[in-house]
Amino acid sequence: MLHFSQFEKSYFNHLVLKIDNIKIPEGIFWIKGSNGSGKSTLLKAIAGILSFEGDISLGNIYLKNHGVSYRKLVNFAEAEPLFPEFLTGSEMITLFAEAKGAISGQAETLITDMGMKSYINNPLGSYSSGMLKKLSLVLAFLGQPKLILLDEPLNTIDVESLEILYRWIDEKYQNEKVSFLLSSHQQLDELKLPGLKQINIEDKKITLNF
Ligand SMILES: Nc1ncnc2c1ncn2[C@@H]1O[C@H](COP(=O)(O)OP(=O)(O)OP(=O)(O)O)[C@@H](O)[C@H]1O
Repeated sequence: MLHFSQFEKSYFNHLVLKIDNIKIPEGIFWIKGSNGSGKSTLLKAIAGILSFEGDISLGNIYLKNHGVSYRKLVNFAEAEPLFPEFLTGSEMITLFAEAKGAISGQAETLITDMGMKSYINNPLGSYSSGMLKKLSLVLAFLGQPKLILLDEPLNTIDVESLEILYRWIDEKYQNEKVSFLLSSHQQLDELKLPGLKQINIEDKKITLNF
């Protein structure tokens, strides 16, 4: 599904990650690594929002050569999302839904599932950190991605929302074969995510633990 070739990421000549040639199959993956090991760097590179050496492809669509098509297939929710404070939640969702080619009604279902209807028309400056996190999760599920990247998705969301998130991930994978890379410091519930596999980041390398 996802192929790294001669991938290297450095910040100011300081190497953070080096992945010579690794293929990650379809599935749901938990990316584990200590603080500063490079989990967010990896997800941002795969999302196409960070420069790096080498290339990443999804099937035969290469990030560097087919940037627009690639980014349509990969959705990303940041660990600590930042949004323009003057926009409302629904304005942000409309923007993303258009960019990602979401079908009509998709956003409404996600908003209802996450219990966001009562505040979705309020400006984002008034949202709590959990409300912003839920918005970023809704945005990551819009459109028809093949791969969804969720950086620390469990942070700040309440137990009810977490149950919904587990259901969304499981259904997307079972019904549409959408793959997931999830970074988390907290234990993910393997009963709610059947088939969950691990990828470890250590010593600037990734190891597939399956
Ligand atoms: N913009 C940046 N400029 C310079 N160095 C950076 C930058 N972003 C990350 N780094 C460095 O890259 C390394 C990996 O950082 P990254 O945020 O990817 O780690 P992480 O595994 O997500 O950490 P955490 O678990 O603490 O969130 C760290 O050594 C960090 O200091």
